[in-house]
Amino acid sequence: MSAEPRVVVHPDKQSLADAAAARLVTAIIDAQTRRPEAQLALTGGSMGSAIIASLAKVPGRSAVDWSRVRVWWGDERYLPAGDPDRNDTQNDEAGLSALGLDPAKVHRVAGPEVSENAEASATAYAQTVREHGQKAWDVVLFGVGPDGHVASLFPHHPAQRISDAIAVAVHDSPKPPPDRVSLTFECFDRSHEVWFLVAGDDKAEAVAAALAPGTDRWDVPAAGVRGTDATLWLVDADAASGLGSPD
Ligand SMILES: O=C(O)[C@H](O)[C@@H](O)[C@H](O)[C@H](O)COP(=O)(O)O
Repeated sequence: MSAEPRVVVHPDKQSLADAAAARLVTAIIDAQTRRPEAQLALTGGSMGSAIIASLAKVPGRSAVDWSRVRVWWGDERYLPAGDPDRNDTQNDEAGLSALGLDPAKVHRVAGPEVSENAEASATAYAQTVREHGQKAWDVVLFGVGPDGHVASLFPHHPAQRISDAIAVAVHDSPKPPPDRVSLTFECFDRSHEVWFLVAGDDKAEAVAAALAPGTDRWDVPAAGVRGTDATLWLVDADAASGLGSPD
């Protein structure tokens, strides 16, 4: 069962990041009343870091037991640890490391200094998910590209079609760098809540396409992921400009 998408429009990118961060604090607190650990999958891109920077300012964040939050990445660039172009490096710089997480519960995708190739890195990450990911993500965060990609699942890219796998190596990514590791649609489908964080008029077409009835995820990957409990499109006014007015 998947939850119908719900759109929440915010005035601008900063209010989107701030409101989404407050919403995330509440979601984590709620998840921790249901399970020992909250399972959170982060995203790269500007919104992925913007929400983390805002998290550090949420007054209620101290109500979260951060030692019981397990953090993953929906995708990662296949680059050495600490590389400035890695999603986790950018998220760290945005404030992730200051939240009080247990480093042993922050699962970073292995880079070339550890795994011989992206395939081996994807296999290792999938194994870690099996060991510690429980059965479902409480919240998966996605940025959305102008082409409608999410994580490192791009339009018409064969990586979309990998099934029976939790993570996949992605090569020839249209968004640099070319080599990445991404969780799969099959893995993302095990999410209680899926949140798309989208700002900017350059995303308006992708947002409208992803929300249009009948859009195939092969063409617009963002159309292909829904949470079992909630599917939220948290957007700013510019990114929503391609949507009709709410009836
Ligand atoms: O590794 C990546 O590049 C990201 O995971 C990617 O999926 C990103 O979230 C989108 O490209 C949106 O990025 P922006 O929010 O910066 O537009």
